[in-house]
This record gives sequence, C-alpha cells and structure tokens, in this order.
Amino acid sequence: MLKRFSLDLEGELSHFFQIIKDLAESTRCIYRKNPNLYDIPRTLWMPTHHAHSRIPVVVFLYPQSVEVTQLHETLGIESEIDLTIRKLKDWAAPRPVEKNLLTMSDTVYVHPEPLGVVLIIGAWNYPWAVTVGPLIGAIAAGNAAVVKPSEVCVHTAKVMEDLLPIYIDKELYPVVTGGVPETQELLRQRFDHIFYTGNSMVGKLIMEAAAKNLTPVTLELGGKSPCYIDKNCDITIACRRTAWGKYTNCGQTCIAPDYILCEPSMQDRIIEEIKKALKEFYTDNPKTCADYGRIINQRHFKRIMNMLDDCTIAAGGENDEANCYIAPTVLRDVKPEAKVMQEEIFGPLLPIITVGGVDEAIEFINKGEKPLALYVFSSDNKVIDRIRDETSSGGFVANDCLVHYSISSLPFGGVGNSGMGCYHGKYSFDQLSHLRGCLIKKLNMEGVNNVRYPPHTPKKLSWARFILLKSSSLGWIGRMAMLAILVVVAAVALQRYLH
Ligand SMILES: NC(=O)c1ccc[n+]([C@@H]2O[C@H](COP(=O)([O-])OP(=O)(O)OC[C@H]3O[C@@H](n4cnc5c(N)ncnc54)[C@H](O)[C@@H]3O)[C@@H](O)[C@H]2O)c1
Ligand SMILES: CCCCCCCCCC=O
Repeated sequence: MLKRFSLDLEGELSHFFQIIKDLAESTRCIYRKNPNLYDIPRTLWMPTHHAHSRIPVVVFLYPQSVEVTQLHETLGIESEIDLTIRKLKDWAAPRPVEKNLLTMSDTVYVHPEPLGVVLIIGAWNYPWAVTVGPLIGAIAAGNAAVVKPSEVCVHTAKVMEDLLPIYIDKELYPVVTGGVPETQELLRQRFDHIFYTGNSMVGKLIMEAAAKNLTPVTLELGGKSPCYIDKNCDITIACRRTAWGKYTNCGQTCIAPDYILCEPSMQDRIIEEIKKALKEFYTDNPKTCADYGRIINQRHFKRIMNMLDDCTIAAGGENDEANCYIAPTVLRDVKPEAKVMQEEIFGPLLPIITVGGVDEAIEFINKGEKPLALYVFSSDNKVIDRIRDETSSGGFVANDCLVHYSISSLPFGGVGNSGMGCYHGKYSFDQLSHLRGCLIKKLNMEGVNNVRYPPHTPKKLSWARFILLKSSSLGWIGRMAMLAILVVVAAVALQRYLH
C-alpha cells in the first residue's frame, strides 16, 4: 500500500518554496527586464482555481519516505539555489576572453543573455529535482518558464501547481498540469528552449516537435547504466554501494546501476554481499521497511515483472501487485538476450552478467547505447582509467554510485541515446542562456584594418598570416610590442594613403 504521510505542506515545504522565491527575487537585481510569455495561450497555464484557496494538509506524495525525499531531492535543490544566489552576479557578468593582435585594442567578451521562454517537462521519479532543478537555471538565466510536471506523479504535480504560484510570479513561471495531450498541446507552441526529462522514446518526439521552430532542446534521458566490479577490489564495500545505488527509490533512478558485470568466479560472493547489504538497509522484510519504496503504478509494476520471465532469481523476487511492491531482487547468470537486458529496468531488479575480465566488459558496454552513467569498482587505477578511456557515458564514477549527481560543479547530462545538454550549478545557467559573443571597437585606429581591406596583396597576406598565426605564440608583452609596431606601420600607411 502507498504510505500515507501526514504533511502540513505549508510548514514542510514553505522553506523550500521560500528559497525559490528568494532566487527569483535575486535575479531582479541582475536583469533589468524579464522576457514576457508570448504566443502561449493563457488558457493553457492559468490555474483554474486560486492558488491561495486551500492547501491540502494530508496528501499522498509518492511512495518514498519524507526523509528520503528530502535527502535525495529537496536538499540538493536547496544547495543548488544557495549556490546560484551566491554566484549569480559572477555568472551573469560579461566574461572577457582572449584576443588576437587585430582585436587587441577592442573590448571582447561573452555576454550571457536570457533565451526567452523555457518549457520544462519533468518526469515522475524525482519529481522535484527534475522540474525545480531546471527551473532554478531558467530563473537564474533570466528566462520565463512554463513548468509541466509529470502526470504520473499526480499528487506532487498538484502540490506544485498549488504552491509554486504562491511564491513566484505565476505570469512568468506558470505550472501546467495534465497528461500527454496537454504536453502535446504545449509542444505545438513556440518556445525558446525545451528542457525535457524522461525516456528516450519520448525524447525523440520532443526533438521532432522542437525542430519545427528550430527550438534548442536539453534532453535528460535514461538508459542502461553498467556497473563493472573488478576482481581487484573490496567486494563488500562495492556491493554495499551498488545495492544502495540500485535500490534507492526502488530502482527508479535514472542513474541507478542497471546491471553488474563481473568475472564468473565473483558472482556467488557478490550475491551474498548484496544480500547482506539489503538486510542491513531494509531489514529481513523490506515490505515493512519505511525506507524501501514502491513502484510508481501498476503499469510499471507489470512492465518490470515481465522482465523476470526468462531469468534465474538469486535473491528477492517477492511481489504484491495490489501494493506495487517488488522486493529488492538479484538475478544470476543473466544472458545478454534476456528480456531484462533489452531496455532500461527502472525497477529493483539487478541482473549479473559474467564476463571474462575488463576487456570483455568494455566490449559488452560498447555494444550498447551510450549510457547515462557508468560505474566501475576497482582498486586498480589502470582498470579505472581503461574503462573511462575506452567507453563513453553521460557521467563516470569509480568506486561509488549516484554521488556525481550531487556535485554542482560537475555537468549532469547524457550523451548519445542518454541525452544531450547538461545542467546543475553554472551549467544550468549556461545551458539556458545565449552566450552572446560581443566585440566593441572604437572608431579610431583605422590604419590597423588596412591589412584586411582590398586591394589584397601578398604583403598584406603575409602580415595577416603573422598577426593571426604567429603572434599567438608571443607572450602578452610581445603582443603589446607587436601591436605598437603595427600601429606605427598602419599610421604611416594611412598617412601615405591620405596624401
Ligand atoms: N537524465 C535524467 O536526469 C533523468 C531523470 C529522471 C528520469 N529520467 C529518465 O526518464 C525515464 C522515466 O520517466 P518517464 O519517461 O517514464 O516519465 P513520464 O512518463 O513522466 O514522462 C515524462 C514527461 O513526458 C511527457 N510525455 C509522455 N509521453 C509523451 C508523448 N507521447 N508526447 C509528449 N509528451 C509526453 C509526460 O507528460 C511527462 O511530463 C527513464 O528513462 C529515466 O531514466 C532521466
Ligand atoms: C546523493 C545521491 C542523490 C541521488 C539522487 C539521484 C537523482 C537522480 C535523478 C534521476 O532520476
């Protein structure tokens, strides 16, 4: 049964929303004007009832405990907001860049500017992180944003729809709820950026819709993230960390280790160590443990249970459809052709596939699509380096799982089938800004430009060659000296031309 949490939402979430409000307010000192929502029919996003009316006091959130939701979602968002408020002035400031000899006396910089209106389409599994996370970047970069939470997490979507407009300007940051038809209607509108989190199949539809208006997209998708456990490592620790990464949120985590690769001789030991970790984390009976979650709905329950058809269960396997419960499950001797290996599992099943060693592991990983995350456990740095260098994935972690998500200074995003674009910290700001290249020249020193004006001569070309190619190897003083010489030569040339 879904657990019922008694939450005074005003109390529990007010700090959280308050800091989003603080962020929106800090941006006002940075940007003189915010873009207006245009083109988008108001009926799509104006709430049908007044947000101030009634806030539910008891609500089903989603099948996670309050502590887990805070630990895995709202705490991370709070720290992103804190960082953004502290750094916003720096991020939004013009960024001076290196110049070449021809532009030495000019002012050359990157000027980040808002894109306009961003559409944020979220998934259900960490519903706050994947909607409010991008919203932080959108607000910070000076954009308006339409937030479309997933219809699958119906209660969270409702809370978001009710509470967000109380704290931040609902004209600039409206929340649109609804299902696929509403999302499709939104996609028929013109946006300046679409930030989508969800599965790769829908990701392709989003990109197709965006292409009609040449709207840029960020696609935060998923995939099968491999986890290689090398024989040369502390297997107890590797299994504890892998079990935590896998069974957190019942396996419904975009960067969960999808399957384990290991040598055949390690399989039994790995199964035993994972069982031990499971007992420690979720007791002998995870079904009654407050920290073990549930599958989001019966459609996903059936999808996951279907994957068990052609597999050997080494641990777990208990389930209860009425309560969307699937025990933490380990599968042994899984064949690459098994159902469980054909798509992202997104549930608490952990297949073990045996390989001959690191070479075979790399070969196996490279046969699949580029995953969102790739994990390796090893005490041997050469193994870690080889796996990093000979594969590709959105993120790469050695000797742990999931934790890269929590580091704002790392870009978070996929590559290939696991997505495009990235966010978190300054990456969110840059992703949702236009980085405008600016060059401000004065109207004097016209002689310096002669080298690029017709009539073109071999002499001018050799000067241009020197200025553009050779001068970059001179140091700062050398380049200043060269500039001085160039100015003198140009002045003389200009004098001759004028007389
Ligand atoms: N990379 C990340 O940060 C990240 C985070 C969370 C989840 N994910 C991935 O998301 C997937 C799970 O989410 P999901 O896809 O089940 O979420 P979902 O079913 O909630 O769909 C996501 C959004 O897409 C919209 N949508 C669904 N079908 C659509 C259609 N036909 N046309 C237009 N819009 C449509 C929904 O309205 C929803 O808002 C997994 O693959 C997971 O790995 C990735
Ligand atoms: C510190 C670990 C945090 C884990 C949260 C992972 C959220 C991933 C979002 C994708 O599903």
